Amino acid sequence: MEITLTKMHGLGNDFLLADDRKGFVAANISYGELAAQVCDRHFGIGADGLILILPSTSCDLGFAIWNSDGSEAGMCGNGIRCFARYVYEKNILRQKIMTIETASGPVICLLENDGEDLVTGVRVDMGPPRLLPEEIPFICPADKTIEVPLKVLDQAFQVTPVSMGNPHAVIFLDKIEGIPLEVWGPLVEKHPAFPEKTNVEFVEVLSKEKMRVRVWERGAGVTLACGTGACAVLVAGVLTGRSGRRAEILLPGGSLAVEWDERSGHVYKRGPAEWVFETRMKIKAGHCGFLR
Ligand SMILES: N[C@@H](CCC[C@H](N)C(=O)O)C(=O)O
Repeated sequence: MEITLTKMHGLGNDFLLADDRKGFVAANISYGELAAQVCDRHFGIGADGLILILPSTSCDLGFAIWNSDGSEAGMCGNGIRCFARYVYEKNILRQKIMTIETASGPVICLLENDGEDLVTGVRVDMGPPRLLPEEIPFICPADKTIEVPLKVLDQAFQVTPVSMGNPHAVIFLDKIEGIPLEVWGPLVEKHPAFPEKTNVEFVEVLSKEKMRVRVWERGAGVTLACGTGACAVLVAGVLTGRSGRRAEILLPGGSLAVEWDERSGHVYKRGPAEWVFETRMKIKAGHCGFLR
């Protein structure tokens, strides 16, 4: 079977997108197996995740995101901007405001463009953060849900768990340069307090309006940016009194503008979505040695 895959990225958080509105891909291979095959950086094309364009009965279109290890996630903040640009510029959905159904509920994308055809940025209404332990999910070992003590190796972290449709563990540190991200990241990701695992953000506060972040993503490892992670960081920054309701979140791949609107309770995020290339690839179902 041969399928068309389009590579895009948001701040270097890269994705392969496939249009499966007709169900041809799903009829031939599971999305998890496909994700693990095509996202592999040595034996496949290489990406942090696979995004599917799907039909929807409740929104304009449906969106699904699978991590590079073959696991499914509820939502992807950078991926949804790529999705919006893809469907607009490929004439699948010629609307500047679109509602997208995700596994974690509907989100609204507002496209900014150069007057006609090219999308120059996407603003996303990410909805409200989910903060109850059972919504994240998080097994809270303490009597508070903000800056919860979590022991990892010899580190006593203070973790603020936030769900933006997927789980995040936000950890504020004095400095994030030189931290052993590849050691701490997977240990927090798989900590028993997070029964569905978690994405992890290590954050250095530069001012009330600027925070620097390094990310370890569930199912993908170190990435150059995480959109839902940037939103979770802002929410945790507000909850802990470290940040205002609007901030620039600096990630290794670039920056995102994030706002937690007091009136609606919704989080808004703005950032770019870029094309890389498109290809056709032969897929062999059942031949995937990478699924973990
Ligand atoms: N990169 C994404 C998040 C992708 C899913 C995540 N790894 C998970 O498993 O929840 C983003 O930009 O939000």
